Amino acid sequence: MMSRSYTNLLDLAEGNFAALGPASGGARRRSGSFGMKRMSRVMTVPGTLSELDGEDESEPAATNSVASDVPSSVSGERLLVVSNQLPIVARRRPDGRGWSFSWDDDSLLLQLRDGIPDEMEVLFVGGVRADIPLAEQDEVSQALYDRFRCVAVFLPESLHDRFYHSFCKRQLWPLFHYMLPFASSASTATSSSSSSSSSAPPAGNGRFDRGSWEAYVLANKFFFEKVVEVINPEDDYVWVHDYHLMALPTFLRRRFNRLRIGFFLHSPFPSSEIYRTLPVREEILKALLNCDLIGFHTFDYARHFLSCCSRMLGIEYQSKRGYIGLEYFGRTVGIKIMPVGIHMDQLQAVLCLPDRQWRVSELQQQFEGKTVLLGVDDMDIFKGINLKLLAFENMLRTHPKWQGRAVLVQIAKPVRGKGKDLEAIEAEIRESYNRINGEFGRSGYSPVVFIDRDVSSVEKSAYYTIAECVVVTAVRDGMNLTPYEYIVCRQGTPRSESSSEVTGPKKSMLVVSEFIGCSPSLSGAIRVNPWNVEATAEAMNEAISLSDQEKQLRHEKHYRYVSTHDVAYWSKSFIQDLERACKDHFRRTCWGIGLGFGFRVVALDPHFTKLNMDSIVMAYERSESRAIFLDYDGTLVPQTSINKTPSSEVLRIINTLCSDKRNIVFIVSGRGRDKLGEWFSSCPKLGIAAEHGYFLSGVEMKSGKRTPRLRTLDGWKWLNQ
Ligand SMILES: O=P(O)(O)OC[C@H]1O[C@H](O[C@H]2O[C@H](CO)[C@@H](O)[C@H](O)[C@H]2O)[C@H](O)[C@@H](O)[C@@H]1O
Repeated sequence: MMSRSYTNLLDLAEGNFAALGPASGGARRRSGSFGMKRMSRVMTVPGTLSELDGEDESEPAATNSVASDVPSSVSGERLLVVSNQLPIVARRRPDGRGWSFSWDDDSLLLQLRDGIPDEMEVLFVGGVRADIPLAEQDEVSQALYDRFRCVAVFLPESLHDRFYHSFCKRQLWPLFHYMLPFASSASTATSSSSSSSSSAPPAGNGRFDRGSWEAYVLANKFFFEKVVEVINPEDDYVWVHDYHLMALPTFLRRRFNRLRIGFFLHSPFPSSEIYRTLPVREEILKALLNCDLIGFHTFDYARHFLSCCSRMLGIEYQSKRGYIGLEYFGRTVGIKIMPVGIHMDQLQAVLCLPDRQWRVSELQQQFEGKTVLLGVDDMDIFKGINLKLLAFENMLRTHPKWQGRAVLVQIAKPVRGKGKDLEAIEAEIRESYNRINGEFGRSGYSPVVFIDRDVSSVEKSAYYTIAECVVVTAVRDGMNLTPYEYIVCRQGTPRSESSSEVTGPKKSMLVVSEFIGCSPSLSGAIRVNPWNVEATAEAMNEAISLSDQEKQLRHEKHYRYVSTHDVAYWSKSFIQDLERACKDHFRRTCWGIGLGFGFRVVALDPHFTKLNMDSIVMAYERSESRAIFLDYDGTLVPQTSINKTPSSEVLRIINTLCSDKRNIVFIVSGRGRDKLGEWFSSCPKLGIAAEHGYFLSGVEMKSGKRTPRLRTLDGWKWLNQ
C-alpha cells in the first residue's frame, strides 16, 4: 500500500500542487513562524484568479502569512534572495548548548548586497549549513530572522537527501556539466555506496529517477512556503539562485501572478543536445519562464538556454537594443548575460591582515629559487585536477629545465555535496602526484605539493601572492573565480606595495580552460583544452617562460577588468535589469492558467478584459447583428492534434451559427485557401479569411467598398485583396 507521502508525490508529479497543500504539520511546526499573522491573498485581477488557479482559499495561515515584525506598511522595496544555503556560518556553542551564527563573508550571496540600493532591504531565504536538530529549529529560525533577516528553510532529512544529494548532485549537476548518465555507468555503480542518499538511491548508474525529481519539486515547495511567510508581493523583488531552485518560480508565479522574479544560474547551461536528454526538460524550462529575468554567466550558456526554448517549446527570442527577450504568453522574459565578479574590498582587506605578511614570507622562504604554479579548486569531478597533474608531468618531461625548479602547488578544497564518482577521481589524483614526486622529486624538492584541506583566506591569498602562474583545467565550471582572486592578490594593495612582499612590476600569468565561465573575460590568459595534456603542458611552459614585460601587460589588462567588474557591479546590473523587465507589471492584466508546470501567466494590456461566460451569453442574446471571428488551429482543432481536419461536431456548430440570420461567421486563419475551402465546403454560409486575410471568401463587394455580406457560396470564389 502506498504511504500518504508517496501519494502526495504522485499528486505532485501529476502537476496537482494544490493537492499537496502546505508543508506537513511537522514541517510547519518546525518552520519557526515568527508569530505569523495572516496576510490577505493577493489578487492581481480581482475576481478572476481563484476560478482559474484552483488553489484552496482556506489554506492554513502558516503558508499565507507574513512575519509579524515586518512592518505591515512596508513602503520601500525589498529584495528576497533565495538560495539553497543561507550566507550564514553556524557553529555549535562550545558548551554544546545552542548555536552561534555569523555572516559567511565568503558567500557571494552576502557580497551581492553591495550592489543593491541602500534603501532596499535585503532578506535571505535558504537552508542552514548545519544539522540543526528538530527540537532546536524553531529557536534557530527566530534567531536567524531577528539578527540577520535570514529565513531558514528546514527540509526533513530524507527529503533533503533525495533533493540535494540525489537529484541536485547526482542528476542535474552532472548533466549541466555535460555528463550524461550512460557515460559513467561503470564507475557510478561503485561510487554510489558513498552517496548519503541512503533512504532512496537514484536509479542505477545515475539515470533519471522520478522519485528524486519529485523530491526536488517538493523541496522547492518548502522554499516557496518560506518565501510566502515574509513576502510583500506588491513591493518585493525575489531573486532566486542556482540550479537547486529551478522549480520555485512556478510556485511563486502561481500564488503571485505579478510578483517580480529574477533567477541566476551559477552553473553552466549545457548545449541543447545534452539538455534534451533530461526527462523533465520541458518542466524545468517552463518553470524558469515564470521568471521575469533569467541570468547566465556567459553568452554560450544563454544561447544554449534559448535554443532549448526554441527546440523544446517552440519559443523564439527577440533581441532589441541589446536586450534579449522571450515572449511567453504576453509576458516578456528577459535574458541577462553577466558574469559574476569578486568582492574587491573584502579581498583587499585580507591582503592587509598582519598575519598574511608573515605567511607570505614563510612561503617565499619555502619556495625560494622555485617557480610556483598554483591550482586552487574544489575537490570535485569537473575541476580536472588530474589533467593538470598530467600536464605538469608532461611539462617536466618535455622541458627538463624545469625539473628541480618548477613546483605545482595544488589546493583541493573538500566539498559538501560530493556528487558522482568522487572517490575514483581522488584515487587517480593521489596516484598521479605520488608518481610525479617519485620520479622527479629529490631531497628538498617535491614537484607537487598537494593540500587537500580547507585553507583560510589569508593562507590562500599568500599562495596567490607567491605564484608565478595560476592554472585552471576544469573540464566544466559555471564561472570559477580563482583567476580573479589571483589577479587581485598579485596586484596587492598600496600598503603591501610599501612592504617587502611585492617588488618590481606587478605581473601575473594564467593558463585557463576554455570550458569555464570566466574564460571569455580573460583575454590575456593562455586558453587551453584541458583534455589536450600536451598542449596544456606547452601552455604552462609558455606562461612561466614569458618575459616579465609581457606578464605585466597581461596582468594590467586583467586587473583593469576584474577590479571594475566586481560582485557589486554584477548584482547592481542584474537588479537594474530586473526592475526594467518588470516596469509594466502592475499596469498589465494577467491571468494564471494551466496545471503543474504547464502553469503560466497570460499578460495583456489593460484594455483587454477577460470575457465572462454569462455576460457573453447575455450580449449574444440581446444583439441584433453579430460578427463572429474564429481562429482555426487551437480554436476549432486542438493545437496538438495530428489530424487537422475539423470534426463533424465543429462543422455542425458552425452551420448552426451561420443559420442565424443575425450572424456573420468568419474563420480567420493563416492556413491556405485550398485546404480551408475543402474542409468547410459543407458550410455554405461561412466566410473565410485564408492566408492571414490575403484571400477572402463569403464577402461581397458593393460600390467599390468591401462590405461583409452574408451570402450563399454557389461555387467558391476567392477575392484577392
Ligand atoms: O555544491 P553545491 O552546493 O551544489 O553548489 C555548487 C557550487 O556553487 C557555487 O559555485 C558556482 O557559483 C560560482 C559563482 O557563480 C561559480 O564561480 C562556480 O563556477 C559555480 O559552480 C559554489 O561557489 C561552489 O562551492 C559549489 O560547489
